[in-house]
Amino acid sequence: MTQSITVEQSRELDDKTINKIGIPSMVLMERAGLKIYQDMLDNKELNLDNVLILAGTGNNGGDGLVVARLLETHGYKVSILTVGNPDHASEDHKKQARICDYYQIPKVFMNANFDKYTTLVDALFGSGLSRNVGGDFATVIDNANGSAPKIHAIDIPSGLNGDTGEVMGTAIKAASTSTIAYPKVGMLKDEAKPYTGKIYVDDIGIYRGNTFENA
Ligand SMILES: NC(=O)C1=CN([C@@H]2O[C@H](COP(=O)(O)OP(=O)(O)OC[C@H]3O[C@@H](n4cnc5c(N)ncnc54)[C@H](O)[C@@H]3O)[C@@H](O)[C@H]2O)[C@@H](O)CC1
Ligand SMILES: [K+]
Repeated sequence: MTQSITVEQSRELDDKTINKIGIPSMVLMERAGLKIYQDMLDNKELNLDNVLILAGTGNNGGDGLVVARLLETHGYKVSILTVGNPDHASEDHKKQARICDYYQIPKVFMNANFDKYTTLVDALFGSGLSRNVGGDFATVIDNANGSAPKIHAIDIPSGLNGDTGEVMGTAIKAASTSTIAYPKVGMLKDEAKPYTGKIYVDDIGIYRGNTFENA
């Protein structure tokens, strides 16, 4: 059976890796982005000719911005739609956004037509999702699900409850998901399958404790 962890365990392992062991969070984000990019290349069902990154303003969005930069520097066409207030973005997200600005990766806005892209990357929410999805986030998720391109999700399909597999208002229906360190328990439930699609599990150097209570 695949080992899975709760969202809280995932956040505890991230915290221990960064704050106790001392691996910088930007290093983990870089490793996450590189693995996710490689998963996307491996998934031959994804057409990477014209990719749109749907980025929230947290670290899940930061992972998405790393993927944007890697696509850009390897010659793929890529654009970014940031949802939420960039002034309130996490520190690592802001650093990644500055790097994307250096590379002049095009930005698009809420009126973007998703049908003109070949793949969407869902980097709206990961382990930070804490309430039902509404507003612009729900609009973007529903537009993404209703559009032609396949969706590759980062860590957890946005809007899916990582512990229960329930939909919190609305949720991304991904063709594939790159989950960080371990799948989250809710993602392995039968009802979550239409949302996660094929799951890639990415080892990025997060602490792998055997007994989580001692982690
Ligand atoms: N620093 C770390 O520990 C690492 C984090 N990683 C990535 O970072 C993710 C977690 O990042 P964050 O903790 O920044 O959280 P998220 O990026 O998942 O969420 C961002 C923020 O959205 C807000 N939010 C929650 N529910 C909402 C809702 N329904 N509507 C609107 N806003 C809502 C919350 O304030 C939350 O902090 C992981 O899933 C993973 O993708 C990876 O880069 C690996 C290392
Ligand atoms: K996501």
